[in-house]
Amino acid sequence: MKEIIIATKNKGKAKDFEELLEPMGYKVLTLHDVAPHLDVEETGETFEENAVLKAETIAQELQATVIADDSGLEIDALNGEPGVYSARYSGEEKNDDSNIDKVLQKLVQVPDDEKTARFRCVLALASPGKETIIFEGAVDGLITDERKGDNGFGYDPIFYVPALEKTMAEMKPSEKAAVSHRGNAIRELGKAMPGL
Ligand SMILES: O=P(O)(O)OP(=O)(O)OP(=O)(O)OC[C@H]1O[C@@H](n2cnc3c(O)ncnc32)[C@H](O)[C@@H]1O
Ligand SMILES: [Mg+2]
Repeated sequence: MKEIIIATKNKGKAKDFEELLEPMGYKVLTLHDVAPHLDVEETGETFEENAVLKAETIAQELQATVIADDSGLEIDALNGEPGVYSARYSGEEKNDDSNIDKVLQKLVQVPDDEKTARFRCVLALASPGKETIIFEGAVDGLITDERKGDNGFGYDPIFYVPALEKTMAEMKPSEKAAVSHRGNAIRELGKAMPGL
């Protein structure tokens, strides 16, 4: 099996990538496998800047081809928040539970039909000595009043996808892969780079 390095330490993301890439014949390796000591500070102001930063830093360190994912949730009623701050919305530490609490609390007064949102995913494919290539994916949804479902990670329990009538945390991994921002971005990458 071919191996592909995803420059992430997020285990939920890693599972999404396995669901998407294993059927295409790739074994997914993450930073936990190949470089647990490496950390990239996300100083960019956009998903694209942070994805490029993570991919190019790790590709350079490892002298290998890597894919980095920078992603997050944009809520219209909050002017696009949490956006690039999705992982650290409630403070410095990554805490899915307190991040969700903060979103729910900020939306208490907002009518249901105004709780439109989207997940966005930007992938950067970097290789030493080559130009970095960017792919994007998104999925539209609605923020719920309360958590539903136990699958997935991050904001999945409060992100409702009308087409499937489920939150992302109520979806099986294959269902999430079929509709998600990350799935859509990977499919773009697959189209542009067959046999990567
Ligand atoms: O940087 P890496 O190591 O990849 O891991 P991270 O969790 O810090 O990842 P990001 O910087 O891209 O932040 C993305 C955050 O957006 C949220 N997010 C992204 N994709 C998601 C998904 O598929 N489902 C739920 N939440 C998601 C979640 O809170 C993530 O922590
Ligand atoms: Mg991060």
